[in-house]
Amino acid sequence: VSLATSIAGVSLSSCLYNASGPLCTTAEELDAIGNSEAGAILSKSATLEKRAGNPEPRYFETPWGSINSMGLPNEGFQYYLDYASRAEAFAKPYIMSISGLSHQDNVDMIKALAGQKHIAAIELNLSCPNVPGKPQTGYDFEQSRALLQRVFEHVSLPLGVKLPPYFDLPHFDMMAAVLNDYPLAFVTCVNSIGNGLVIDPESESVVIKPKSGFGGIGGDFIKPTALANVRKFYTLLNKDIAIIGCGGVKSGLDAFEHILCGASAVQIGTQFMREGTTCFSRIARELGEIMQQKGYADITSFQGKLRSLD
Ligand SMILES: C=Cc1c(C(=O)O)[nH]c(=O)[nH]c1=O
Repeated sequence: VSLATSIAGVSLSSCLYNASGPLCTTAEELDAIGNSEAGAILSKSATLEKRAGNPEPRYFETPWGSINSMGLPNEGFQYYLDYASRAEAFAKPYIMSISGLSHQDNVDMIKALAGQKHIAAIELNLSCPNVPGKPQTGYDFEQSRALLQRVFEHVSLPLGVKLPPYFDLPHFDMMAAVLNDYPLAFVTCVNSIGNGLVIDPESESVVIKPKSGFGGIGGDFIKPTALANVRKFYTLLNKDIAIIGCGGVKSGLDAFEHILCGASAVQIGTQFMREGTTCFSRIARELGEIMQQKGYADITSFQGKLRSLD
């Protein structure tokens, strides 16, 4: 069986790779992904300038997932641009995530990426829930349109967007109406569910310091929401916009479910943070075994073929 897939002409040896965020902030962390069975290397969302992020503790795991309010800590745009030539050593695409603090910052970063031959694609983050005072662009349809309008005046590399999870059906239609107006290579569904709260009943306290303990939720907690977002956008978006699944993937079966809902590739975040790079080879092996048992030779044999009950 083959787990290979291609997104906007970018070929991935495996449809499984890391979600932006966990363990992809430093060159050493990015190298570890390059040396793993991940099908691509995706960097931590970059801002123009280096950021320390929010005070710690800012990440916490429970048996059912994670909560984080990292606050966009990253080495700064130039660092991830410079890393691109180092990524060449790994026979897999290097994708840069950007999350500018303003539309202008996003446009400036995208202009600087023009013609960069070692960067396979850009993942524009519309959904960071943890920059105090900054609403998530993805929940403001006019702002999303305004930003994409400016982005597509300057972008030359394949570009996709990282979306927040949506919960109200009209919101899917409203966001799809925006996204279908632009030549996006992909959309990644979903980012963490923003502003959840995990508490410790023993100490009667929150578990992370920033934002009075509020943070983005990932892991098992969010898989049904992630699958719904993958499925909905798969049915609503132009077929040349690939859907990348993200949320609650910790096994081959979880990855299989995302692909069945319509995902062309699957990102792993919380489980990667927990397990390290072995998660890519383990989940790929498990997915391959499931495909073998079901008689599917490749991803496209079952991609999007979720049955309804009517
Ligand atoms: C880029 C910032 C993000 C962060 C963060 O750096 O706090 N956490 C998330 O769960 N999602 C994000 O998109």
